[in-house]
Amino acid sequence: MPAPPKFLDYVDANADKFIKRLAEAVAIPSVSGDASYRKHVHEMASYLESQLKTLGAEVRSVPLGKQVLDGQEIDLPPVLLAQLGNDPKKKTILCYGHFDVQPALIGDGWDTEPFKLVIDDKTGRLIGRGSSDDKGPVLGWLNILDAHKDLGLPLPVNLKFCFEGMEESGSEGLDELIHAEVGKGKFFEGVDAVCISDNYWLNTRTPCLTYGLRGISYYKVTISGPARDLHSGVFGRTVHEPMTDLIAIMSKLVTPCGKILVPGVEDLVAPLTSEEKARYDKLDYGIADVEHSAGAQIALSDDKAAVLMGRMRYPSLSLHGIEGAFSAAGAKTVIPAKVSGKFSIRLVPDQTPANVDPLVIAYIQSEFAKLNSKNKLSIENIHGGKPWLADPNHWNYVAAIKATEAVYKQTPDLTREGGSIPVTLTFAESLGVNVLLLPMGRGDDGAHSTNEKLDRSNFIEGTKLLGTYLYEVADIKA
Ligand SMILES: C[C@H](N)C(=O)N[C@@H](Cc1c[nH]cn1)C(=O)O
Ligand SMILES: [Zn+2]
Ligand SMILES: [Zn+2]
Repeated sequence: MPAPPKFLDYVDANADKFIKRLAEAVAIPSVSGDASYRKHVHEMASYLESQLKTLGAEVRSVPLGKQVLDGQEIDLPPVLLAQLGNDPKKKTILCYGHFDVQPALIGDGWDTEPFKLVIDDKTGRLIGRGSSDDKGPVLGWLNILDAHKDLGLPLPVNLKFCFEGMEESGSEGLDELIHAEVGKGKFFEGVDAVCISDNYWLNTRTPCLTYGLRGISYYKVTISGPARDLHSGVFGRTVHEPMTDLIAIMSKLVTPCGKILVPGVEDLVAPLTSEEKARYDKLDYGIADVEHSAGAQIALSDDKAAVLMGRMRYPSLSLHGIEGAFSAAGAKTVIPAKVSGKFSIRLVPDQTPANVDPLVIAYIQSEFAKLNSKNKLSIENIHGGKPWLADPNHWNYVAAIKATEAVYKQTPDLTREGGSIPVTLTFAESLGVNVLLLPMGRGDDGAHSTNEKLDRSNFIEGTKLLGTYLYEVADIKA
């Protein structure tokens, strides 16, 4: 059943209202990774809860307990479990999204205030932290409820929503909640399939459906020695320096061309078949796309399939930062007393945190031992999640292909994403249903980066896409 024209017309006619709601959401700086912002993640949960209730959903805000962050014990944000419709004749679709965001400061290099949505009429861009990842897509679902409520249209399927506020920080507490809500009479009972809109097209022109995600293992390596920061003129070449040790270790993790140096880690990767290789060759993607998204001509290879496989089917190790290092302006001559290097490995089949973590820990310990340093080393695994692959021939994907063709008049690419959404695998395994990733934004949205944006057309057509997908799901023989 195609989406009714009056739904599609409503979305066009109410675009400004939807953008205003996105501006309200972006204005709440719901950064999950910084304890000082935690109250805003709670504020964002309350904002969404009240919007969902106004739009007719039954909502439960489920507390997840406490966590220790930056040395403080603080409340985890609640998970919102919401529901609309309970008609046994209709399919039930679970939609997941997250309302927390990555940190953003104007000083990071943003051209505008990150938590004020800027509507650039010339380019059609809606610029602000979380516009694409993931507030725009979450609000896409709300726009659909809004349209159906105002038009007095019944929804084509029963809807369940699971919105969390810790996705950017390891989804702490979510797996336990999901496991507790599976079973007879529990929230997730009756879910036929899952749809997640929380990634991006490969490029700026071709919509895609995504059937795979990399997993992640995130590490913090701390080296400490002196009782306090020291004067480098007084102590340089007289003591073991934590930063020197840390840089020595971090330089042994990955080559500038991306090869992971931790012994055994690359050996765990499932072999490439010629049939799989052919899939990458076919995708609508070029070196110009990666360079456009990165904003510079810095692709690791000129071979399109090699670049795509680097993102989709091989692991990567990225160095993220050093906590405790001198980073301000000026030329402070300090020897920092304690520094923590942060890096993560994006995992692919057959890697898991359980088989990769011991290799990483043993390697760092052995590299540290070679330094003959009297400093102290500690290694923490901050969070982890396994990679995920789905069956793209499932009816859930067939419905999404039809919806994409109806809205964009294009057949979508079938992609695997390099990022991680650990809950995807939890849903697939604990509910035993197919999970689909149906992205709203484009490959150049700059998620996690400065000047993150969502194109106005992607927000509006993306809302139509998610709505049309629900109609196609209702229609399809399961
Ligand atoms: C793909 C998704 N929108 C996303 O950005 N996920 C994050 C999840 C994460 C894991 N550790 C910290 N954040 C990502 O892939 O980085
Ligand atoms: Zn993200
Ligand atoms: Zn996201």
